[in-house]
Amino acid sequence: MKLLEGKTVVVTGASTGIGRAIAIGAAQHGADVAINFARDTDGAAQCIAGIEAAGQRGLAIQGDVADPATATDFIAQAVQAFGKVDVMVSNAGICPFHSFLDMPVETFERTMRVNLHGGYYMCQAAARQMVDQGHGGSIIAVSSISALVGGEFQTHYTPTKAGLHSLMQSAAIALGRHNIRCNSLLPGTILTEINKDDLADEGKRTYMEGRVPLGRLGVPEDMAGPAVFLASDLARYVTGAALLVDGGAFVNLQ
Ligand SMILES: NC(=O)C1=CN([C@@H]2O[C@H](COP(=O)(O)OP(=O)(O)OC[C@H]3O[C@@H](n4cnc5c(N)ncnc54)[C@H](O)[C@@H]3O)[C@@H](O)[C@H]2O)C=CC1
Ligand SMILES: C[C@H](O)[C@@H]1OC(=O)[C@H](O)[C@@H]1O
Repeated sequence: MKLLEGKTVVVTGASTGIGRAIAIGAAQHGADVAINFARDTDGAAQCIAGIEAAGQRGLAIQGDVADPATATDFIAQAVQAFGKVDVMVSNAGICPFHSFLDMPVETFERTMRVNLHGGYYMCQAAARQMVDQGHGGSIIAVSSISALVGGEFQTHYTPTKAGLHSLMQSAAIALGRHNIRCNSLLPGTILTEINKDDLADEGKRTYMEGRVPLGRLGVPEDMAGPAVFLASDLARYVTGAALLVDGGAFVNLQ
């Protein structure tokens, strides 16, 4: 059964990783998909090829999510191509691992601007479009298990992920009257570019794997089903919620 037939889905940061898997997963469920990407034109083209292989229309728009103008441009171009926006997946993010006491101001501020400010602008631009359309919608912020727990080298990053979930909670209230649902997706440790260097340390990778009751780290495709669910009418009464998709890592104290 296809869950997103006739819908237009927009995904940020979709040239790689989780964003790309969600974009292609949405297309496999019948959606046309517009993607935002930062610089990786080859990756964006591969994502569009995946969308088209699923028999759907794809559109790639380049832009830095930290710039508010990127959000309005992205939504305008998606509407021009597909006529409407039904689902926003705000996924773009960075995690430049760094210790706390000597965190460079630029690293802290860039992480805030990309992850939290960028998510805010994108979700707001999509919400404005959905309100104008008048038939509801679904907004999904890719937050993280890191919204719930800390990381020694992620003091600049984890607050952005907690902030995104908080944004979804407040936006769920602000937009409920428009039947626009707002939820966050909380991935655990998923093997992507963002943590390639960190997990190149064999000891760290083995430790992280050992924390997961399901016995393996995640792959980007593990995020597609949960995102499609939140995007779809199956989740029509789900708003302000957080969906943790971590193989059970969070509950594994001992
Ligand atoms: N991989 C993991 O273990 C986890 C990842 N996440 C989140 O998932 C999201 C996707 O990350 P991954 O797929 O893992 O890594 P990734 O590095 O493959 O994907 C991040 C994407 O965001 C894009 N991006 C970065 N800065 C951007 C900007 N200024 N404007 C537009 N696009 C930009 C990148 O080009 C890339 O395509 C991120 O928000 C990340 O924080 C959350 C929990 C766990
Ligand atoms: C980049 C990290 O490996 C990844 O990001 C998250 O949000 C997860 O909690 C992991 O720490």
